[in-house]
Amino acid sequence: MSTVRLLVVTAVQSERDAVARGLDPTAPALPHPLPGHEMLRTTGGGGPHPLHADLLAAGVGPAAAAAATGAALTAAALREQPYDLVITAGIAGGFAPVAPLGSVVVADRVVAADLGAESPEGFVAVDDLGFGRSSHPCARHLGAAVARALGAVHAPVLTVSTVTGTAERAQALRTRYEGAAAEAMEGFGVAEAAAAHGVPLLEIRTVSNPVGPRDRAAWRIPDALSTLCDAFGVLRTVLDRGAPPPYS
Ligand SMILES: O=C(O)c1cccc(C(=O)CC[C@H]2O[C@@H](n3cnc4c(=O)[nH]cnc43)[C@H](O)[C@@H]2O)c1
Repeated sequence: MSTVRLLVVTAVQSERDAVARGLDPTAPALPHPLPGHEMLRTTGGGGPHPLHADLLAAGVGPAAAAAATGAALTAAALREQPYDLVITAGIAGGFAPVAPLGSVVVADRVVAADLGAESPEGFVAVDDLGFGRSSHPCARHLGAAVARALGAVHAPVLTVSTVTGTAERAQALRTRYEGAAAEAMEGFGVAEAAAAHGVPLLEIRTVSNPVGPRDRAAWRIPDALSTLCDAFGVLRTVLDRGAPPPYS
């Protein structure tokens, strides 16, 4: 029997608490120390692979997400109990018609959609400028299995530092990243930290609003949080019944 060590990074506490309820509705998630951050741990038996899940509300945006994820991964490495999987999770904007309100998206890759330079010819991604990278792949086999179990869209998820608020920008992103399903604000930051530690990555998002003209009345945040909770219940079953780590 091998323990599965999971790190789930959300932006805010309401997302983290939805994940905790989904992973184990019966056991309370308890504080687990991480300097500078508030992290909870939920441990569960039940299946063939006991689960230790650390749940981190890292703050909004890629920088906060990268800093907190890096801290958690380093602390685990120093304890000689590295994570088997990092999941960036939460609510997101969905690109119509790929990901309508209420849908679940499992990323096949995580793309930094506004990291680069503007030019008269258009946007130039940071890797095309000759620095670093602008996308990370997600764990392919596990991602496909989770998407199948969830009936989710399995497609790229964009990371942005500014929430899209116009039809023009939504269309520009659709054109630049064909097939993109959703945008959120943390995935690429989490992915950079996970890649630095060589830990496989998933991104799971539930759609709370359409990507497009800003319309606060159209957000369905409680529904998206409830869907996020259900999605982590399904994820738990996939991890319990599937092959043990290492994940690919
Ligand atoms: O003020 C607005 O117009 C607005 C519209 C949508 C979302 C926000 C947020 O502040 C939420 C940011 C938070 O939630 C994730 N999220 C949810 N929807 C989106 C989106 O359409 N684009 C980008 N991020 C979104 C994000 O990961 C943050 O954690 C404000």
